Parts: sequence; C-alpha cells; structure tokens
Amino acid sequence: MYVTHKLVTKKNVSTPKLPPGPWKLPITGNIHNLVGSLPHHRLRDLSAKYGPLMHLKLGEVSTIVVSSPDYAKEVLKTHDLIFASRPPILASKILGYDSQGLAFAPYGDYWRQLRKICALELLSSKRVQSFEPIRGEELNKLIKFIDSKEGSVINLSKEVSSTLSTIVSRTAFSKKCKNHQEFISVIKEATEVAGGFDLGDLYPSAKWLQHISGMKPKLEKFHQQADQIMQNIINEHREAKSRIIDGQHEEIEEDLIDVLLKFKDTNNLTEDQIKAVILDIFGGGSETSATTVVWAMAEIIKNPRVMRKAQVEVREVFDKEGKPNERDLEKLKYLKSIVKETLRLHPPGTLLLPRECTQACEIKGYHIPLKSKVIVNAWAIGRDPKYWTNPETFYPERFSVSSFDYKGTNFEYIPFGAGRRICPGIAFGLINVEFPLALLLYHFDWKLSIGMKNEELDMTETFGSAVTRRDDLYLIPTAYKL
Ligand code: HEM
Repeated sequence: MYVTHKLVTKKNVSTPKLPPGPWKLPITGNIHNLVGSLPHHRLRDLSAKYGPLMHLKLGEVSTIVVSSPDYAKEVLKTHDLIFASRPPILASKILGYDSQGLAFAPYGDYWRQLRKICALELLSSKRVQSFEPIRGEELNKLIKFIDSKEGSVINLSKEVSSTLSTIVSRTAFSKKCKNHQEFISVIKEATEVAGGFDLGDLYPSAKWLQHISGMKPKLEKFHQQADQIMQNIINEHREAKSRIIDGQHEEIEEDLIDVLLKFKDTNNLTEDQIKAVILDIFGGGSETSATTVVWAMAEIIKNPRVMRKAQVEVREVFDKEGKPNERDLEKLKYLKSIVKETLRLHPPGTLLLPRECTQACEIKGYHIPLKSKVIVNAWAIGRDPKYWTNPETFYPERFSVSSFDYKGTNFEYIPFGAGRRICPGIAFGLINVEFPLALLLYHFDWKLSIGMKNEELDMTETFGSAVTRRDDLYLIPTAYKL
C-alpha cells in the first residue's frame, strides 16, 4: 500500500503539468467546446473559466490558448525562438507551394532569407511610398464612383474591398497583368475556403479526412487556377524585360514581381517560391486593410461625436494644403488614434497565424508539449477590462494619452503580433487603411439608410479569411462642399 502511494506521488511529481483546460472527450477532445459561436469569442469565454494559459485538445492537436499580456509576452518575447514557427496547415501546403511563402515557412534559414527580402525590398517604407501613384489613381476612382452615387445607398464594404484588392494587385503585378480581376476573384474564393478550421488539420494523421471534408480537392482547383495566372504574369514580366534589353523601351513601373525576379538568381529563389510570396502579400495585404477601413467607418457612424471630430481634423489639414495628400497623414493625429482603436476592437488577423512550439518547454510552471499549436487571442486581450477602461467603448482618445504603438512591445495591444514573426506589412497595411479612411471622411458626410438609428448599427462579426463584419456596411454619402 505504502509503495503504491509512493509511486503515484512520484509519478505526479515527474509528470509535467499542462495548463488548465476543459474536460476532454476521447477522439474529439475539446472540439465540442468551440461549437456554436465564433472561435475567438468561445476561446475568450473558456479562458475566463480556465485561465489565460489554457490547454485544449482539438482533435489530435494539442493547442495552447494565450489570453493575457503576460503570457503573450512569454510566448512572443521571452521564448520567441521556441515559438517562431507556424503549424503546418493543409491550405498553406496546397495553396502556398508546400508552405514556401513567408507566412507559413518553418522558422530557419529559408524563412530568414525571405523575411530579409520582404523587410528590405518588398515592404520597406521606401517601396511602400513608391506605390503612391497607384494608391492615388485607384482611390481617385473610388471617390469619383461614390460621388456619382451621392444621396443614394452604396455598399461601402464591397467598394472598399475591391479598391484595396486592386491596389495590392497592381503593386504586385503593375499594369503588366492583363487581368487583375480574375486573379483577385480566384484568391478571394480560395482564402474564403481556406479560412477558419478544417477537419483535416485537426487530425493530421488521418489523411483521408482531408478528402471527406472536401477541402483538399477545392484547394487543389484554386491552386491550379492561381498558379496558371501567376505563371502567365511571370512570363509577361520576362518578355517585358527582354524587350528593354533589346532596346525597345516602354513605360515600366517596377512592381513586386520585378523585385522578386531580380532576387531569383542571387538568392536561388525558384518560381514557385516567388509565387508563394506573392500569394502571401496578397493574402495578408488586401482583406486585412479593407476590413479595418470598413470597421472604422462602422464605429465612426455609431459615434457621431468621433465622426465630427475626425472630419474637422481631416478637412482642416487637407484644405490648408489645397488637396488630400498622403504626406500629410502624419498631421492627422486623431485619425491615427481612430485606426489604433479600430485595430484594438477588431484585429483582423486574430487566430489566423498561430505559432508552433518547436521544443517542449515550461511557461510559468506549465508544460508546453512539443508541436503544440499556440494561439494568441489578441482580440480577447484588446477587450479585457483588466487592461482597458470601458473596453467595449470605441474611444480613440485613449490612444492620444498612451504610448502604445504597433511594434509589439506592449503586449496589451498586439494587432500585428510581436517578436520575430511580427507582421512585416505594417507600413503597407497602415497606409492602405489611413489614406482611404482620410479620403472617405474628407470628401463626404455619411449617414445610414433612412429610418436606421446610428447607435443601432449591427456590429456582428464573422470569422473567415479575417474577422470581418457579418453584414456589409451600407451608407449614404453626401459630398463635402468647400
Ligand atoms: C491592417 C493590416 C494588417 C494586420 C492587422 C496584420 C496582422 C498580422 C498578424 C497578426 C500577423 C501574425 C504575426 C505574428 O505571428 O506575431 C501577420 C503576419 C504577416 N503579415 Fe500582416 N497584417 C496586416 C497587413 C499586412 C500586409 C499589408 C501585408 C503584406 C503586404 C502583410 C503580410 C504578412 C505576412 C507575410 C505575415 C507573416 C510573417 C511571418 O510569418 O514571418 N500583412 N500580420
């Protein structure tokens, strides 16, 4: 009796303690705990019960959910190296050329090489600025379109999303791509299918499940379509380049494919790797920005005080200079606080890019198993009353007195992540949010359809390729007259 007791005690001492979590069913684990509501909401509610470091078993996958700034710091800073990889998912394997893009490449030399090219060449501030004419042209078209619909209801979600997709597509392929719209619609459909949880990813050992869920064949179809379009684009770029070499000059604006092709030989990049990076830029760059602009407009419509204050600022600054100009964005302090506040309440990248534990470790006494998937719920942290006063209230002024920025140093506020794998597209993403928003507020006054009260605007979210509004935002513009 004594011996048995001792053995049990010894076993308890040596068995590492997993973070707390709900009771697990055989085979399915905690999948049932996520049913019935949006995943970031369910995870927040479960964490309120089990704690800010929680363990779930989703099918076969050990999953660690982080819901406080302290634990986020442990994962994204203190142990950043251990958590600097991403778990493999079917969508990135098929669409992303065997996870050869930046977002899903395992941490290592290849990822470092891509990250360097992105930071220094593709997404640097200088490169982002060089795309000013493209933004100007496309946003001008948007403003003209809205102007033509003055007084009638427009689907702002649709128009903003289409404009931002075109901007990103033109920065990647410039005018050498004959059919931006075809590429945009294939990628949109593909990311909608790929977003969210797939059954096959929850049971990686049961490959047959990928067929049953229907995901694999769908992704393969989109992959073939996107690959063909991108191959044509690469060929067109090559032909354009050889025409220059032959002395036949034509108007050339350097786009991201040109930059990547330049690096192809020096960095031994293959064409598949180039395509995977382009897909990342497209996947990471358009929906995130579009949805942030739309959430900001929805929050502003709900808060007429904020709308008036923002319009006074934008109009004062732009009118002084004669016309709207990207370079004056720095002067729009209140608009910048609005964007920060929008990203606090609606971080679009929530849950989409988890991390993977590459070495079993301990966090504050809890055992984190090797290969666990680690999800940092930035959405829940941004709405936690422990760290934010009146967290559900849209109050941009909170950022005029705080020093929080986007660099991932304050773990209460991490809409772009933090650490080695922090979003490399912050500069590109922000300008694609701030400038369109400034123009929408400068050129128009906005109201909801007749009969709808501002405060009643529905803010229900949906979860897919980003956390977006469930319902499109319909508004009535009135042109601003000087
Ligand atoms: C409002 C705009 C955006 C938001 C909120 C956002 C958010 C995020 C988040 C949360 C991550 C994960 C970071 C982590 O693991 O710590 C991420 C990664 C990434 N983002 Fe963004 N992003 C935005 C815009 C962009 C843009 C414009 C691009 C490119 C044009 C981009 C490309 C990427 C890529 C490639 C990664 C993966 C980086 C890596 O794994 O090394 N994002 N983003």
